[in-house]
Amino acid sequence: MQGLGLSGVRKTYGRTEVVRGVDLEVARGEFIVILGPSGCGKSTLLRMIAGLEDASAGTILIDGAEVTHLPPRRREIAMVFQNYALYPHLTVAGNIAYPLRVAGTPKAEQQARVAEAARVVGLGDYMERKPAELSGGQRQRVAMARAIVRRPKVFLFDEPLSNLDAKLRVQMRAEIRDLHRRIGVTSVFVTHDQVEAMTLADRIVVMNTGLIEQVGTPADIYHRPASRYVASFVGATPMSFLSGVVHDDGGAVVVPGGGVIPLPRPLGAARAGKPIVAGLRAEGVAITATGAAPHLTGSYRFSEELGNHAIHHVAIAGTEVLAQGHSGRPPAEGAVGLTVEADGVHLFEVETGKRVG
Ligand SMILES: Nc1ncnc2c1ncn2[C@@H]1O[C@H](COP(=O)(O)OP(=O)(O)OP(=O)(O)O)[C@@H](O)[C@H]1O
Repeated sequence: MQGLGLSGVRKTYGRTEVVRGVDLEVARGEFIVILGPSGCGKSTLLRMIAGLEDASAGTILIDGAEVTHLPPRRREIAMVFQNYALYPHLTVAGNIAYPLRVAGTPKAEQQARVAEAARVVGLGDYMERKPAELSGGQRQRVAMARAIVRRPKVFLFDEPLSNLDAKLRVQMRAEIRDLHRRIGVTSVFVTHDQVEAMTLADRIVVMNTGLIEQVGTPADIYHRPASRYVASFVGATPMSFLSGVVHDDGGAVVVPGGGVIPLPRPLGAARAGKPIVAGLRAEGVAITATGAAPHLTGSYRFSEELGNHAIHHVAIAGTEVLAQGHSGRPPAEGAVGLTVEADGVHLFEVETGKRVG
């Protein structure tokens, strides 16, 4: 059952098209994260779903009903913003009740629904406090309770965690995920933070300059990125890209300096001798063990210590390649060999950046 449907949605400001034709089907109860860098149009898309911006073209459906031209209050959506937008003079209870008061919901029903929403987010003991007397995380929960109280068909989140410190962000991420599991409302969450996307989403929508670049589960996006753009956007450690040429037998990529990157499956004969880009994730690259023959050779630059492992930076023909290794055991200075796991190699077209194979 469809919870949200976008078809051919576009937004033009003057002569600039910032959303350039977006099609997306979201199942009822699904948690979708729209991921992309600043300026890619993700907030504009969210605001069009909310009805805060008019779509220049296309249609928007919520639970199967067209809402493209309805005002926000008739779309049965609730939005949680980055700055929470709480009323400072109202108590927690007053803030949560606000949308019901505006809608003219009877007093008794208001009280019951506010109590229920506050209970769901764990704010029952704070009902008489003002926003200034709450922590950042508690304010975020008030904003979520105020969204829940309306029993919306769709939740929209616009980078709601970006003002919180790192530890609280992790906690609120878990709370949002848990809340979604319990109330199961279709949710669209916008962020530029790939960790947020990977940990929250049922499916991630990666946006690039107003268009969807890929839609997939976090595992799809990580293990089968549709393009170099997507590959460079996800993963805590950036993917390394090496330009090379497909070996005559199609089974490897030869890179400048003579290194050879093994491939999981041979490429067709038509690719032999043609340029290609190989993408390597650090966990699939290791410093070559003493006595073994390396796939690549470069010069060691430095290591980043991450506690449970280290990331070694190695320069190969002017490109930086990252290799994962043991903590506290940096390689010796100078020339260093790298061993590449064929299964972890991604290939991309030079011109378009699209995935090969
Ligand atoms: N009212 C407006 N008038 C003109 N251009 C706008 C307007 N609102 C947004 N834009 C432009 O549209 C593009 C997309 O903006 P949008 O806010 O959707 O990006 P975003 O991906 O959400 O980025 P951020 O994470 O920085 O908010 C940007 O280039 C922005 O400058």
